Amino acid sequence: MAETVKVLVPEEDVAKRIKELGEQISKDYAGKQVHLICVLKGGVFFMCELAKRITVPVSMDFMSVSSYGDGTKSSGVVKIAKDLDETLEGKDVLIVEDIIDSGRTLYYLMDILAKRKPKSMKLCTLLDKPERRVKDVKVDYVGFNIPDEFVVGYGLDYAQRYRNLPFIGVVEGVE
Ligand SMILES: O=P(O)(O)OC[C@H]1O[C@H](OP(=O)(O)OP(=O)(O)O)[C@H](O)[C@@H]1O
Ligand code: HPA
Ligand SMILES: [Mg+2]
Repeated sequence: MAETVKVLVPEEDVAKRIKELGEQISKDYAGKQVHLICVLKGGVFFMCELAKRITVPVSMDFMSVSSYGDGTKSSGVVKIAKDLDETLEGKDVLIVEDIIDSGRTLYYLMDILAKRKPKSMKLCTLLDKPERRVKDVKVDYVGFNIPDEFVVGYGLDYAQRYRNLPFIGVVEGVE
């Protein structure tokens, strides 16, 4: 069977939900500056769209953590491939992720970042797959809860492809 992508969350629904999240975050951080941390590579599309919908002052930094390699299963080994440029001390940090799946990546990452003494630290994810959780992670903002399927698009890849799809999809026809 040829590899195809079935739409799970259409582009319009993603855009609408990101706008709502931006409004909620703007209310919750009223009078503050929010320091967005993008978890590369997957978080980059969501972070750009979310940042445009936040009306309080925003600063941004980027880091890259990898545990999936090119497959569909987490190796359980989380590596920092690129660290943040700036310190977190005294900042109101909001980590922006594409997906929380097993929870391993964020469990590990939040533990490291908490040691850098942010004033506050919250987590915002576009997608959450609660059924797959292995490590307990507190998620403050969720775009969509999704079923246990391997998804692509809006930053999410399968073997590094499909990140650029403007919707969330499920790849069919792969083993
Ligand atoms: O909850 P988990 O099971 O840990 O999975 C979630 C993480 O896995 C993916 O990243 P990946 O390591 O594939 O790197 P990428 O963002 O560069 O694709 C995704 O972007 C999350 O960061
Ligand atoms: O469902 C997924 N798709 C792509 N990358 C991922 N990383 C964790 N879960 C997923
Ligand atoms: Mg990935």
